[in-house]
Amino acid sequence: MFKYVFTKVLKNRWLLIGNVLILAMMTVLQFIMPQFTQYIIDKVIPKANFQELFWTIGLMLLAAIVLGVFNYFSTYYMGVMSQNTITDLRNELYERIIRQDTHFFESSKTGDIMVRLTSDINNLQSLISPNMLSMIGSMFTFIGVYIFIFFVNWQMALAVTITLPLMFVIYRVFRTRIRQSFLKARGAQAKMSNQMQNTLTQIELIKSYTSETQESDKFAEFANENRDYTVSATWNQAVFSPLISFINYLGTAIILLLGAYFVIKKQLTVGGLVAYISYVAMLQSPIQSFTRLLNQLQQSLVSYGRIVEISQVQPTILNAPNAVPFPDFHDRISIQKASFAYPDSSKTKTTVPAIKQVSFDIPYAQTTALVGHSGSGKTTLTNLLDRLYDLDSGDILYDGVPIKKIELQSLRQHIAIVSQDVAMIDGTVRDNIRYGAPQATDDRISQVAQLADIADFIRNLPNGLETQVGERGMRLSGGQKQRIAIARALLKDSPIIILDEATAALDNESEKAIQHALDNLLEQRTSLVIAHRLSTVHNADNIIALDDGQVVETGTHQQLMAQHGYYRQLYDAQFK
Ligand SMILES: Nc1ncnc2c1ncn2[C@@H]1O[C@H](COP(=O)(O)OP(=O)(O)OP(=O)(O)O)[C@@H](O)[C@H]1O
Repeated sequence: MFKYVFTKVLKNRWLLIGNVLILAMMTVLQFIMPQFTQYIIDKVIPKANFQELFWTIGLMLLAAIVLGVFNYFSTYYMGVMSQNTITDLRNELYERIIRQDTHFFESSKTGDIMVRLTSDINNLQSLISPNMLSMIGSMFTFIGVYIFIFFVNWQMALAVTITLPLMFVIYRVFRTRIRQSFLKARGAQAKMSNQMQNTLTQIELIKSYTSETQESDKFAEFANENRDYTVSATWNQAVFSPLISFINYLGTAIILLLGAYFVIKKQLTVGGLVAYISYVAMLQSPIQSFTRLLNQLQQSLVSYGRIVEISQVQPTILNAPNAVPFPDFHDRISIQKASFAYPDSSKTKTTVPAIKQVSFDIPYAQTTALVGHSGSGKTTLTNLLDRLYDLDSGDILYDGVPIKKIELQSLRQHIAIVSQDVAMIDGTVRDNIRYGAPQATDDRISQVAQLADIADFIRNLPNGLETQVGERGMRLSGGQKQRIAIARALLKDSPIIILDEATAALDNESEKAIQHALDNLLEQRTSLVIAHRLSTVHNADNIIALDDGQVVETGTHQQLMAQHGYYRQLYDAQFK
């Protein structure tokens, strides 16, 4: 079960072996400490030998220093090992997640993936933390001390044994309750922060629909839930501590009663009794540790399961074993009887095909336009061209090479997409423009910014290319974002361009301004342009009209207008 974690731990095996050795020595030293007390009381005090007293105390202090040094090494190096292991695990999990198929992200909740990467991994971390090692160490102490006190006085050891299960049960019951209450409180905290996040991102919606009270009530509900669970945990803690103290006093009382009897009967020395009490006290912390260990194991098993669950999801969109680089493109992209239905994440209903038996060509160095009603499958087709999804049937050929035979990275490097929702990364304007070409010089960036008609805008920004955009930076308008996306695509310099409503967010003036730049961009390239505004596809070499996932018409603007069919209807609906 923990094989995966332990293979990681074994990478640091020398640290681990060193730690275990140190731990064993610490256990022995801890075991010896009460012997000094016994020796002083029984041997040194009766003889009134001060020299021996100083020597014994000196030795005891020396042992304490050695114990402290061991403790330092064990805590520090175990901490190093635990951090190495966890960092490896975290990086590996991130790497696996980022390489998953698009469908994986559409069917998982962002929050859930985040929790697996953070809290779940942290839970595993406590399994290999310095605490855990010392917990295991105290198990050794427990067994050793227990055998020893039986050996010294079995009657007293038996009396101690009566209180141990009681203590174990109390620890187990209360710790479980406390943990569960805290877990539920944490769940409520997560809901609170979700609600807070929603409020911050949807504040305009909330204000315009005057739903402040409704949202405040929701927040208060989660806050109250958090309070109730935390209060419940506090109650359990308040009862737990006095109970444990009482059991301890009970144990000490029994030992004192029996011990005094044996001392009076001369079957035990006073030093022996004092040492005995110290040994019995040493049993208490392993019981605590043991219950903690059990809880920790439970939690770690749950987290481990959740981590393994995602790490076992295999992406299906991968390089074929005999994949070839993208061909030296000069002829056409050919879509042949392509059909595709989005996978249904709930797997309860059959999925409706978004693309049905679609066939058409996108010739080299020409502009092909894709038009159709909303939901007719235009974006889906572009996702298939970039292999974000694989076709259910049919094929897409790039100069005759089937899409699945082309190396994935090479395919995507040859296609630049400017999509409807422009994604901005958290960084500067420069970072955003050169996202696909990190080596690009500022000169080159200025060139593409000029072509995308965003150069003046950037020049007037307070820090020019250095201006922060994205979540923590300044807000850009839809049109500005799109022009940055166009600059980004220009810099990528791919032979194939897909423009998905690239000009939708631009006003007429800006649209005209960048039309020239777009024309430049498209001239030497093969392009597929999706546009709702039919004025932008007038000049396309060929227009494909899609309806309900099927090609219903193809031809130039003039030809399709003359047909008085689907395209004409779309056109008239816009311009009449
Ligand atoms: N990720 C998805 N999962 C499931 N179904 C989807 C997904 N994306 C789109 N669809 C569905 O597939 C169909 C085609 O959607 P698509 O986004 O390709 O249309 P579109 O023509 O680009 O629309 P628009 O012009 O409004 O952007 C729609 O019925 C839509 O509901």
